[in-house]
Amino acid sequence: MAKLEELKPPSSNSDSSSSAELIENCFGYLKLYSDGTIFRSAEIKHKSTIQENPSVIWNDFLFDPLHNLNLRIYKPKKDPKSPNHKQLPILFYFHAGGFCFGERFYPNPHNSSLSLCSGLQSVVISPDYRLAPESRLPAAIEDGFTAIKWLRDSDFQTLTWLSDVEIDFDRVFVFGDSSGGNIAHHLAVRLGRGSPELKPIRVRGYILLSPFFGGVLRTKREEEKPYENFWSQEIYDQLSIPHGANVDHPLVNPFGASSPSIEGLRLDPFLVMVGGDEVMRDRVEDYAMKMKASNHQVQYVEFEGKQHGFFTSYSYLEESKNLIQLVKDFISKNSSSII
Ligand SMILES: C=C1C[C@]23C[C@H]1CC[C@H]2[C@@]12CC[C@H](O)[C@@](C)(C(=O)O1)[C@H]2[C@@H]3C(=O)O
Repeated sequence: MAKLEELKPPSSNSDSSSSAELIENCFGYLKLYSDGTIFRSAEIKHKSTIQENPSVIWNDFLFDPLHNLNLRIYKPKKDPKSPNHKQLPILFYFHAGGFCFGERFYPNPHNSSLSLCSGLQSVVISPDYRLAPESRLPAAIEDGFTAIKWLRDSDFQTLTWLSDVEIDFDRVFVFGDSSGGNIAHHLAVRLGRGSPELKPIRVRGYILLSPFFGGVLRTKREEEKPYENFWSQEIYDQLSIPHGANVDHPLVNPFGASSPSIEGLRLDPFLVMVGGDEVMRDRVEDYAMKMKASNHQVQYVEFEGKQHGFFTSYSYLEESKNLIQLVKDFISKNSSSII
């Protein structure tokens, strides 16, 4: 039985909570009661451990005082023996967790950020975002946007912690894993190519790893429901989409009947990746094909035999080098443009 961590105390003590009905139960990891009480299991946090990376330094910053949200910035440690004056790109990293779980300091997101920072020789910014069911969509997407605007508006002369690294604000990339991949898609669409509202920073590409999308019409894979990590579309239905909506909501299904057309938009390039054994493989492939068919620049890569979460769980191992190399190539290919 999972040990439960109380997030929000019941409105009155045992009376209301004992009579409160369990409305939703997400695999025991998250329980929602009729009186609004939410229990989250602390167990999910400890599924893996932090892998120290001596070549990276990190620090936390408050980026949204209104919602009390922090982000973690990672920078490669300078090697005094081989001083490198190259300007570093910036990679935003939006963590996974089905919109309901996760914070920047959980072992998997933290390990992934460390690996991306050292492997890419890039500054990595990993923002928290509001979670459902306390804050349903579009809260997470709004928070992603706020984090990017925080970078735009930051005075880096005064952000002394970063003053020892040369940052290339002209080379900003957005990486999102699972629910974070959904956030990355919506940021890309909202900002458009070259994102003039972000000047002087320039986002040049979006990297979506197993982006968490849905749709009323299930894919073959989803119907077959092969055994995998517990994620499924039901988590959207139960916990994170706006009340009264279904999984064809535009924030869940970018190609649903009521989703605004993506055709004709000018978007920055995408790298879309998925594990070959993921329940969401078909949906992600379909997304990539539809994006291409709408004339967007999309590179689609499948990692044979891999399941959901394959990168975050093993980001520090040799086998993740391929993924990091693909991201590296995508960054160098898209580091400049005629616009
Ligand atoms: C500690 C973690 C590890 C998380 C994020 C956060 C809370 C939820 C976890 C999962 C659990 C289910 C999937 O494996 C996963 C890929 C996912 O989508 O959420 C995991 C994700 C990760 O590996 O980055």
